[in-house]
Amino acid sequence: MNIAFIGGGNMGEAILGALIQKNICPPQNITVSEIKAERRTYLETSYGIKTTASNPDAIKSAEVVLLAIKPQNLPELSAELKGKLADKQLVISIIAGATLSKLSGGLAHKAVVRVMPNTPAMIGMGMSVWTALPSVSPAQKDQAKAILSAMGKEIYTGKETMLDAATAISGSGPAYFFLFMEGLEKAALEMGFTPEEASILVSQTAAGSAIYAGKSGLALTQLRKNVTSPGGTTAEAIKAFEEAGLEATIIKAAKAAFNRSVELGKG
Ligand SMILES: NC(=O)C1=CN([C@@H]2O[C@H](COP(=O)(O)OP(=O)(O)OC[C@H]3O[C@@H](n4cnc5c(N)ncnc54)[C@H](O)[C@@H]3O)[C@@H](O)[C@H]2O)C=CC1
Ligand SMILES: O=C(O)[C@@H]1CCC=N1
Repeated sequence: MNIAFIGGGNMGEAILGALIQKNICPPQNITVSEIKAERRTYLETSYGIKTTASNPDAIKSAEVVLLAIKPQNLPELSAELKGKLADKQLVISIIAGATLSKLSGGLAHKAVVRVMPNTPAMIGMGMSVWTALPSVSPAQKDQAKAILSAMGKEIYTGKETMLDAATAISGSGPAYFFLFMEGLEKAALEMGFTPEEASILVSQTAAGSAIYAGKSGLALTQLRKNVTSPGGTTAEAIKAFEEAGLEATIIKAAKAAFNRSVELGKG
C-alpha cells in the first residue's frame, strides 16, 4: 500500500511508526508532506520514509491519503487539494471535529473515512473509533481497518455522532489519566520518594491496573472493592475522592470535551 501523510506531527509519526513496525507498509511506500523542514529531516532520518513540502506532490501516487493536520489548517488544505484526488484514492482523516460532510465537501471527494485515534498508538496500544461515507468500498474499509489495527484496537461505528463521544473518552482520555498520574507522582515526591522512584511507582501502578482490569474479567467496581479493606487505608483515600466529587467531575470533564468536539464540527 502507498500512503501519503499530510502533516507529520505527533499523530502522523505515531501512525507511520506503527505501519512500519507492523509491516503494513514499507518505509519507501510512505510519503509525508510537512511544512516544517526540521520535522521532515527528523522523519526521514528516523524512519527512512520520503518527505515533501508539497501536498499536491505527496498525494500523486498514493492509494491512501491520511490527513493529520490541526483542525484550523483544514480550510487551507481543502482549498489546495479540492478536485485533485482521484475517485479510487481513500482519504482517512484523524482531524478532531472534521465531519465527513465537511471533509467530503471541502475536498470534493467521496471516499472518506473519519477516525478518532489516540496517542498510545505510538506504542501500538492505541484506541481508534471510525466511520466512513457510504461510497467507501469494502476493500477500502479493509485498508482502513488494517491501518488502524496496526495502531492498536479499533471499533467501526455507522453513527458519526459517536465520533464526538469517542473524542471525549478515548481521544482526549490519555490526558485525563496523565493528569491523575501527575497528581499521584506529586504525592509520592512529598512522601519522600526520589523523582525516578516516584515515576516508576506511578507508571507501573497505572499500567498494572489498566492491564489487570482488561484481563481479570471482573467489573471495575469489584476490582476497586478488592483493594479496599474495610477500615483500611484505601477506604480513607476513596472517602476523600468522594467528598471532592471526583466521579461527577470526571463525567463533567468528558462532557465538556464532547461538547467541544460537537462545536468544532459546526465551525
Ligand atoms: N494529539 C492527540 O492526542 C490527538 C490528535 N488528534 C488529531 O490529530 C491531528 C494532528 O494532531 P497532532 O499530531 O497532535 O498535531 P501536530 O501539531 O503535532 O501535527 C500537525 C503537523 O501538521 C503540520 N502542518 C500544518 N499545516 C500543514 C499543511 N498545510 N500541510 C502539511 N503539513 C502541515 C504541522 O507542521 C505539524 O507538524 C489534529 O487534527 C488532532 O485533532 C486526534 C486524536 C488524538
Ligand atoms: O485535544 C484535541 O482537540 C485532540 C483531539 C483528541 C485529543 N486531542
